[in-house]
Parts: sequence; C-alpha cells; structure tokens
Amino acid sequence: MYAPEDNSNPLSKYKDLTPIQSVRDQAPTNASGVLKHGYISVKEEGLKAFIWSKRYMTLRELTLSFHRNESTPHAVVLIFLKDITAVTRTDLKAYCFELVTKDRSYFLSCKNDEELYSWMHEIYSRSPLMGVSNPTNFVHKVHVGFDPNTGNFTGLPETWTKLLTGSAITKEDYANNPQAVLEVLEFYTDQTKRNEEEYGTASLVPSNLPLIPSDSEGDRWANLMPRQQPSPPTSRPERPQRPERPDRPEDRPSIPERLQSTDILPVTQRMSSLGVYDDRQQQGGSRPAPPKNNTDYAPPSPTFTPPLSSSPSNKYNNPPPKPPVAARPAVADAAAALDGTNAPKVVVERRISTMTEAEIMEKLRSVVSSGDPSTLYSKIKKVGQGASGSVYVAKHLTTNTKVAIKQMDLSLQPRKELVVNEILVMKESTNPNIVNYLDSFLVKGQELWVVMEYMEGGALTDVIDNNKLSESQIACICLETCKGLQHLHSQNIIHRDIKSDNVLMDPLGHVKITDFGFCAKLTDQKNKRATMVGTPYWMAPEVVKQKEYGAKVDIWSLGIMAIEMIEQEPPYLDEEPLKALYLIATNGTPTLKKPETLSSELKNFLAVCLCVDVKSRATSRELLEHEFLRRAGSLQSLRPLFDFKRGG
Ligand SMILES: Nc1ncnc2c1ncn2[C@@H]1O[C@H](COP(=O)(O)OP(=O)(O)OP(=O)(O)O)[C@@H](O)[C@H]1O
Repeated sequence: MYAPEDNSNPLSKYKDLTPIQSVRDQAPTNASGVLKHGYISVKEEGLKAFIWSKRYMTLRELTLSFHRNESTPHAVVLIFLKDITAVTRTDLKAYCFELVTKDRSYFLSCKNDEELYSWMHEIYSRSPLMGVSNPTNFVHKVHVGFDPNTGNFTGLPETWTKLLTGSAITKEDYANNPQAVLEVLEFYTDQTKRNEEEYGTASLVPSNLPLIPSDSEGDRWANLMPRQQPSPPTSRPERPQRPERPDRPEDRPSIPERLQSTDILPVTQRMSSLGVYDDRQQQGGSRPAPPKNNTDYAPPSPTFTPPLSSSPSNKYNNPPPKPPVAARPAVADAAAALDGTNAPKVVVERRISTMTEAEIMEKLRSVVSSGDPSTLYSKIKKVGQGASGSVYVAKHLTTNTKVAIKQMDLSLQPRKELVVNEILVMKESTNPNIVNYLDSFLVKGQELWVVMEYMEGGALTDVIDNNKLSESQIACICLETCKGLQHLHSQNIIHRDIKSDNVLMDPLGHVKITDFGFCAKLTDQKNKRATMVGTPYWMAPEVVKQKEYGAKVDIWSLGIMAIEMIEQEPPYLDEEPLKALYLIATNGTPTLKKPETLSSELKNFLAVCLCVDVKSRATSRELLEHEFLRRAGSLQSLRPLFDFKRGG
C-alpha cells in the first residue's frame, strides 16, 4: 500500500532529511539521496500549455526536480513532494501522468508503462498529502488481498473499509466476486473524490450548492431547487404524483442516495469528449495499457476469478426465435440470464485529459450566433428545469413556430464543457430522431440560450410513469430511439446517457433523443473510450468496471430503457448504490421480474441488447432489423400515451 505507515503525522518521517537548498546545488545524478532519475517529457499547465520539454527528472526523499540534462546541476523546476496533491494517469499523451501541486499541474510523459507506474509509485509513496484517504488514483498498485478463510479483504484503505461496512454488499458477495467488489469501490470513491474536489463535498451529490437565482418569470422552482450537478434523475417536481406506484422516480432513492449521471465523469475527462484532444493522441497512447502488475490487484484466492457463466440453460417458457444477428452463444447466455443467471467480470483502467475554461469559452463563442435572441423569440412559459438551467417554450416572432429554449447562466456552470459538447453534438447531428438544434446565443457574455425543437410530450419517463405500454408501443419507441442511435453511431458519436429521461416525445408520437452533454466523438486514433459516464442504473457493465468501451454502451442502455418501459424502472433502482454497482458488475444481464408475460421477440431483443459480451451485443444497425422492432406500432399508436396530460 502507498499510505504512509504513520498516518497521525505523515510529515514526521521527513524531519531528519537533507534541507532542500543542498539539493539544488548538486548535480542531479551524482548527488546523494537521489532515489530515481531519468528522462521524461514535461508539459506545464498554463502559459506553456502547448510545449512539451525533454527534462531529466530526479526524485529525492523530499523533492522532485527537473533538469535540462543529466549533467545540469541546477533544477529548472523544483517540486516539494509535500505540495503534491494528486498523481493521476492521463491520456493526454502516451504513458503520461499528471502531477498536481498546490499551485499548478505538470504532465509527465514516460517511455513505457513500466516507467510510468514506477515514477507514479515512487512519487506517490513519498507525497504525504496522499494518504489512505485518496486511494483511488492508484488502484492498480493497491496491494489488496482477499482471505478466503476469514472471508475478509486485507490491506483495504480505511475509506474503502468504511464504505463497504456501510453498504449492502454482503460477505457472500465478497467471496463470490472480490474483484468486482474492489472495482465498484474504486468507481464509487472516484466519483466521491471528484465531487469533493469540484464541489467541496464528499457526498456523491453536493448538498450545499448555491441556489439557482430566481428568473424573471418567477418560477417557483427557481428558488427552491438546489443547484445540483447536471441531469438529476430524481427531483422532478413538475411530475404529477401517482399513488399506485410508490417507487416512482420521486420516491426513488433520493440525492445523494442515488448516483447521478454527472457523478460519473470528471470534468477533465469530459473535455476529451469535445474532440480537442483526440488529435493529440499518439499511437498506442489513446488507451493506456493495463498495468503490468494487475495481479497486485487480484488476491491469490481462486474465489477471485469465479468461472464465467457456464452456459446456463434457457429458462424461457417460449424459446426465442432465431436472432437476426449472427448466432451468438453469449446472446443465448444473456437470454438465459434475463431469467436469472449471472455473467462475467474483470479489469480496470483510468484516463483523464484537460482543457482550460478560457479554451471552452473561446470554443463556445465561435459556435453561437450573434445578436439578441429576445428580438427573435418570445418566451411563452417554462416547461422544464435541468441542472444547468431552465427550459422554456417560446415562439419565433416572425414564423410563429414553437421552439424550446434552454437558458443557462454560464457563471453558475461548474462544467461548461458539457454545455459546449451538447451544442456541438446537436449541431452536427440533425436527424428526425434527435432533438434538433436550431440556434444558440450568448447574452451578456454569460447567459447561454440554446434554441431547439420543442417536444411537447416531454420525457419518456413521464409516459412510463403514467401508462402501461403495450409491446408494440415499446417496440415503436425502441425503434425510433434506435434510429437516432444508429445516426449518432454512424457519425462515431456515443451518447453515453441513454435513459427514459433523455428521450423526448411529442403528442404526434415523435420520439427523439436529447441531452448530448456526455456524448463522445470517437476518432480513428481513439475508437474505444475508458471514461466513466452515464447514469449508473443504465450503465453497461464494461463502464462500471471502467474497461474501454464503444458505441455498444448505448445499446445496453437502450435495453435497460426497454426494461423501464416494461417494469417502470431500471433494474436495481431500489438497491443501495454500491450494491447496485456491484450487481451491474457481477450479474451482467439483469433478471426480468415477469419474463413469462413477455413475447419471445421482446425477450430476445433484450437479450441482444443486454449481452455482457460486448462483441456479441447487437449494433444499432443490427437492432434495426430485429424481429421485435418489426412489430413496432405506428407513431400514431403512441398518441394515447399522452391522454394523461389531458386528464384522460
Ligand atoms: N426540446 C425540448 N422540448 C420540450 N421540453 C424539453 C426540451 N428539452 C428539455 N425539455 C424539458 O426540460 C426538462 C429539463 O431539460 P434539460 O435538458 O435541462 O434537463 P437535464 O438533462 O435534466 O439537465 P441538464 O441538461 O441541465 O443536465 C426536461 O426534463 C424536459 O422535460
């Protein structure tokens, strides 16, 4: 483990060491006390943000110094290890890590993984600010074990032990899949840490955030809603109550009990989804190889690697028809799992890139139209409240066309890059199944108006909460969503947050995907991603386990959304969050509550969407040919779903 042994006084072990001044005066390699040295490429955050310099780096017990070369005694940069607050692998360059000090960041690029991890380890283990409370950046080096005799983990960081003790994960769960337990602990603590850094709170969703200021139309929610991170899946005050469904979203585990979609991806990771960094990726650098010593992460116990699901028998009453996609044993497994069988596991990795706020604003200014939008549109009323701002229905003053305007105060946005990302993706992705972008404006420099198609029916979640959908209606909504996904995927865009909240409808039956803040653009250099994004309950196992992933994460989420349409909520929604993550990671294909009530076509559709084996999971193009979607009703068949809005 990396934690200093004496946590009560992490600095005490340094007190007798050489004063720093003497370090400066010594040649880097000859000097006594040099623990590690070698050439690396360095890039500083800020002014020199685009310059990589070759430097000779030396590590001593108290300091890290950069020299022009191995024979230059004077350090061009001297960093006190006591000032280092984070050491994190990033994908900014191949074999690169970020070193954050109290006042600036450095990016250090090494020759290979071995060097990278060795430097990270040596620096980390000597930096007193990084004790047991911050284990998350170093999971690949944490020497955690599992003792099958006691049924407990050994060497767990204290925070993880506390989390685990307070969670609903049982000792039986530990024994069944200890690696998955560690993976979800890592995932969970990572998000908590990000929130701590960005919002000054350790909870998954901050409770002490500023309030959204009241808008000119005096909407009651404006004063009441705490300013949360984007996409709160709960807190839908506008939605009418349905007493017959106690577990409707309002009653679902509340913030912070329920994980949030935006808890999942740190700002800097999201920035990479702007595509800005994609071009900078080097061959082999876009997907950092798993650490060589992954075995450190895996205890020796055979219980750590339970056998993969062993061709479970298909328990469907009516066997699924021949899948439209190529015959796949894994799909058969998934089909069986929907009836109650578990599926695979495995490995972890991490990535992070950066973009300054000034760069984001510059990008935004280059995208928006000039002029005052209030001379073009007149707001009618507020129709929604998101985390980033309010949504209004408005009409165009000359054409009288109704539009939706999302109005955001950028000065209140902790994550401006999401907003820019959303505009860029919407702008480039015109399609009948995408909520289309119409225009955007920056008012007084900080107020952003995004004008888009108005979807009068609201979110699919409302429709689900107020109706029992027939299979042909479910097929129709899946088909329309899938068409939108196919369009995004054909442009190498992954949505990454598909769920009923992000599918909007109108009373004519149109179905469109919205909320593109988390979209990622894939490039040739980076055709798989390894960031964590999405809303946990809809998240594919490969995302929870932080493995690299591609467009098929949206297919998984589509499958979960189909389950929402069948069962009114995604699997594990009532579970305690850590346990829910564990179940997603270990159960794989979720079990249906009443599989016997569903057609074989629908069950097979779910099986090809919710297939843990990514290769065997269907693509959006393949899904469009699926027999279940061929049974889709017309768009008109969706119209009765809005009767509840008219009190019908
Ligand atoms: N184009 C639209 N047409 C009609 N209603 C919309 C439209 N876009 C959003 N809404 C409504 O406004 C609500 C808030 O939308 P918004 O996109 O701001 O939500 P969010 O995704 O929760 O938040 P954010 O994007 O800020 O993270 C939605 O739930 C929906 O009811």
